Amino acid sequence: MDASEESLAPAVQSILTAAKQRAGGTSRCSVDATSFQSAISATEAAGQTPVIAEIKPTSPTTDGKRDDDPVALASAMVEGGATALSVLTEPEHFGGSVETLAQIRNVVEVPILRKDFIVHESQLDAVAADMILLIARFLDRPETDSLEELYNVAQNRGFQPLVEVHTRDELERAIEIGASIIGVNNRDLGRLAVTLQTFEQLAPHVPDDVTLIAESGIKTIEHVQQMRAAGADALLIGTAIMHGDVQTNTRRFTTVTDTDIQDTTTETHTS
Ligand SMILES: O=C(O)c1ccccc1NCC(=O)[C@H](O)[C@H](O)COP(=O)(O)O
Repeated sequence: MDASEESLAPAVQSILTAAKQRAGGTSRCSVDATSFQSAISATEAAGQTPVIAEIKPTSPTTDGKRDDDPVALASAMVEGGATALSVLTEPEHFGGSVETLAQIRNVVEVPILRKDFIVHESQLDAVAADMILLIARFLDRPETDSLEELYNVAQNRGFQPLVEVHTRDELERAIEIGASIIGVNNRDLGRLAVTLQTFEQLAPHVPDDVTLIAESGIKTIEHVQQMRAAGADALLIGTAIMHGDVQTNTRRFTTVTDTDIQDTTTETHTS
């Protein structure tokens, strides 16, 4: 463990340690990606709210595990109007797999984000995905690649990298390397606490030409309205969609309108 990892929650330390050791694929992977920005434009043109619905069988902050067929869940989310899907491929802490992502990508047409803790270029070879997550906090550390190099390599291979940030410093790093898709994670990976204020505080510092995503802690229609009012081009929603009927849950969020913001109060919770 390096000194900076001491500030991480034990579950996150364990995720990062596993990520550093995880092998990549056996042959070089490059992709012909479905455009995320075009998918957002199509959703907006249809008068709907762009939602990245997440297939998240379990997580360190979730009780139990959802075992139903992830391909069926993915299709139901698309039926519910999802603009894109986020598929957890981390096996040990989130119950995901790269095989599942490949199966889902074969049957749906929306862009697929590979949600994982990618810290080495070789891990890009594990599976083709339209988008990959690069978490600023986990890169430029001992035993991990540089954010800038990994971003450039991923782009050159055809992936659309989503650079995830949680602090102003991480945001500045993402802007410096020219990231065109940035996600602000409302979940602090140090304490695992969630507050939607994180997005509200960072969004004004994001250039207009960046596609901006609000991630984590979005559970209600009011939260969607709050994040849209603060500048989110799209919302990444996992837990609130995975609990119950995923098609109905997705539909509830994709049909939110930006008007009538009823509750802009912020809340802090761990979940
Ligand atoms: O969700 C967790 O418990 C978690 C724990 C440790 C590291 C990352 C974690 N989540 C990753 C995510 O970014 C979320 O899955 C995603 O943003 C969706 O969040 P939510 O809608 O709150 O499930």
